[in-house]
Amino acid sequence: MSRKLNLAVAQLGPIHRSESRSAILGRLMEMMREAKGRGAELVVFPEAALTSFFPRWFIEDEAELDSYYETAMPNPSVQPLFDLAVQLGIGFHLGYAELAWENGRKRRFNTAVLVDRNGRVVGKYRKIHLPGHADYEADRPFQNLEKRYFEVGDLGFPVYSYEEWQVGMCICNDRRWPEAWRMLGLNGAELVCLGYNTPVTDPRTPQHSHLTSFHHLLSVQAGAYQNGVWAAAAGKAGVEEGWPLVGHSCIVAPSGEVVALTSSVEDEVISAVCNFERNREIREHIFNFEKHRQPHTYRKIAE
Ligand SMILES: CSCC[C@@H](NC(N)=O)C(=O)O
Repeated sequence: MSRKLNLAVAQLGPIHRSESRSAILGRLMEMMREAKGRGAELVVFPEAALTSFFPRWFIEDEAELDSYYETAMPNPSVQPLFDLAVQLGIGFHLGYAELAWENGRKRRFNTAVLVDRNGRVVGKYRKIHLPGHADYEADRPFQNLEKRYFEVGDLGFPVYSYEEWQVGMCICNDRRWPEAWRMLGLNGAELVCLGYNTPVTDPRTPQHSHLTSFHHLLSVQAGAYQNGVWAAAAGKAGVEEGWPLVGHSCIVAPSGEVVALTSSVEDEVISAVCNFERNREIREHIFNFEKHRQPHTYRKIAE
């Protein structure tokens, strides 16, 4: 039996603070058209794909901060992307900053949605591993205020049916954590979609700058292999507001092999035909969870 999905990843080049929402949407729509032109059935966009990566700035004005968030998905400014998806008959994954009113409380999350070919949101994930810090740190050349601007996601690591595929999501820093991948693997994911904004230099560990791309690929390849899943990783890349973000958006097979990789730090679409029979090569053998896991020895991981 052949179970194949034509999958695309749409890497974004930098988004500058002054870029209009309609210009950003136009870039996403152009890449969606290109993905469809390659025959893709699903296209994966990056984390926080609708704005510049604002956690690099300490923003004190609440109204200004709110302007980076979406209060509904879709909403009028993003609707053209949903309409195009329906017109083309292509699904997509989109990361954005979410502002939600829940029980009378304003809540902020770093969120991604999975949208089907009918333009329906069929899955939602709120980022769990938030990197950085909550307070302004004057000695940093740029801030990483995700712990200030977002709450820890409260949806766990759900897996959703996208047509016949079981799809899970994680976001950026999550990809470095084996626990995130294992939860998605245990929950039945066959494909993990993820977006990222990764500075080439972490001001606290500049000695690792030359390893940024290696650590990114190492994490995605290990996560895919150790859980026998396909992985689609879409980055925002290039020099954004003076600070370089890593590229190397990729599609990784359950064997851990990179089957598609971007070669620029600009808007770029890559694609691959993913055979979901390949998941079984891993999950029925080396990482057969039922047969080989020893959860009684893993208690500390969940403490
Ligand atoms: C270099 S500090 C870590 C930056 C983090 N970025 C995001 N967006 O989660 C990441 O893990 O890529």
